[in-house]
Amino acid sequence: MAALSEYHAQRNSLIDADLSLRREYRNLHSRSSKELEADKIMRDIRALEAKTVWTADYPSIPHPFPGMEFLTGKSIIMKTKVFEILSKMPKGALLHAHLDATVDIDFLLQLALKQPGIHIRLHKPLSKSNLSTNLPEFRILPQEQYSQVKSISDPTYSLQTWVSLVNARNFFSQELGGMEGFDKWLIGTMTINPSEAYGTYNTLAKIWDKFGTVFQTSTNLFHIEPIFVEYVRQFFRSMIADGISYVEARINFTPKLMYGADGQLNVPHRTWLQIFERVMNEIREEMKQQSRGDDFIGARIIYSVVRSATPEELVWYLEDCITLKKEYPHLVAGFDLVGPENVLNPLIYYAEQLLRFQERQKEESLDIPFIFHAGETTGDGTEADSNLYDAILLGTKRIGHGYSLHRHPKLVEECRQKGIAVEVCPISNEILRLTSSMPMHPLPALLNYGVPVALCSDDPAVFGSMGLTYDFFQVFVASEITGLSTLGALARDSIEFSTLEKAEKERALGVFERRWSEFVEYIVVEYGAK
Ligand SMILES: O=c1[nH]cnc2c1ncn2[C@@H]1O[C@H](CO)[C@@H](O)[C@H]1O
Repeated sequence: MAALSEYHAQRNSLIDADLSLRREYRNLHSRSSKELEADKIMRDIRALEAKTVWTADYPSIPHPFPGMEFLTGKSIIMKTKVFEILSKMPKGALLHAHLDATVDIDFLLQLALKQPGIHIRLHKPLSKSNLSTNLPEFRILPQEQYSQVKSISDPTYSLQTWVSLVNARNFFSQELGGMEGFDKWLIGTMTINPSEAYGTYNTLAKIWDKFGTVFQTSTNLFHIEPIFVEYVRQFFRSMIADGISYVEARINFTPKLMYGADGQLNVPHRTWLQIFERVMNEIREEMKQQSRGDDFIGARIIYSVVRSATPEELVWYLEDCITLKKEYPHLVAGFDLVGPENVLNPLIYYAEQLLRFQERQKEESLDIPFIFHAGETTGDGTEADSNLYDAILLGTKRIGHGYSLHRHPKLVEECRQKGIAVEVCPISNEILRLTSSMPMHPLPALLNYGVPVALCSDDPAVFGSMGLTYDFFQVFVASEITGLSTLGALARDSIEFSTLEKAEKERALGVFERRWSEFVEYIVVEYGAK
């Protein structure tokens, strides 16, 4: 028996030693007793809901489990107390989101319908069977070109003819569902649904085919100045409503111009930045009026280009980025290349231009950090995976996704030592089929090996995962170890590893700590033993 008790003692000490290195417990000493109490409450609710909410069969969701496929499980997630509580959590900063995929598609459609001049056309005849793959094209036309054609679904519709969006909707065939069917069709072309992610396009390569068409379709609505203005406003408002207090949004600058309200393609990048800044200031003012000035620290832009550009084209964009940085130093936070890493050009393809960009910054006394997408892949040793080497060698400030990073011991060490944070996008990774569910996601490996991590939503409009609550939810329910303190650590990292200047960062962290204490207090008061 002495041997067994000895064994238990050794076992306990091994578990303690292991846990103490895990992110959840690393700062155990600095957690308040209130936070420990709130943490216990959250764990109890999670355990209870795992046995109740997540074991019940639902008519259309036969085998639910915590951390399951988001698009299938979303309706259950929204019923949980854990979700309700996390929706009140202060989230810190949102460091990885593609601006053109951040506002509810329903809202975007409402904006488009209110805007005179927006037209739609088709390149193939519409039928019940091809609704989901028949992609519409949108354009704002100059007034003299407004169309009198009434319907795009009528058999007499002549392909490629513009129809005003309002007419196309009002006269949408009853057989295809009338106005409701019209909205459903358009929303379907700009989002991913469960049968697409988990059926038709159930691999990373296949889902990118669908994902690509989503951007192809929505881009034409997004790149219209009067819509862009209201889109940016809604982006800020909805992020703030979810407890996000600062954002670094990736804007894809690949198109050199967007359309103006006059239907001309004449709005340059400079104006995009001016709009972003103006709306940001208006939102700041709006928040101050509501005595919530601290809830919105501000926003910056990560200048992004699609990685299909030729090296010569990239040079143009890099110079454009430098020009904009000089004029709006406080707005331009960094530079990135976007698009499918498995399909388009790897970083090494642009090494010469990217190194030259660093030289140019020295010449101009500027600092535009790289904040590269890298390793958004399940591949091991592929080009997308090898982007991690180049991202780190080129001095990336953070890594977007870094999904394959945990397999590279040297790179994990580099990230830890150099303080390179990883922007982890759990729901995006699952819907884009890198992982089949959250319990299989490598996030805990990164966190527990000491890599800083900021949780991010990537393309919430496409995934229907607005804000950050859904991503925090998926992380929280996918592990027995992860508790409130890990969630807090992720939120703090998002501020700590942002590009905010020292003083702004301190303010943001100070505000966060105040909001975090209020959140902890709320959990204890609302859900603690009464
Ligand atoms: O998860 C992602 N990885 C890489 N590129 C992405 C991801 N999500 C969106 N984009 C890219 O960003 C641009 C729109 O701003 C699109 O080119 C889209 O492909």
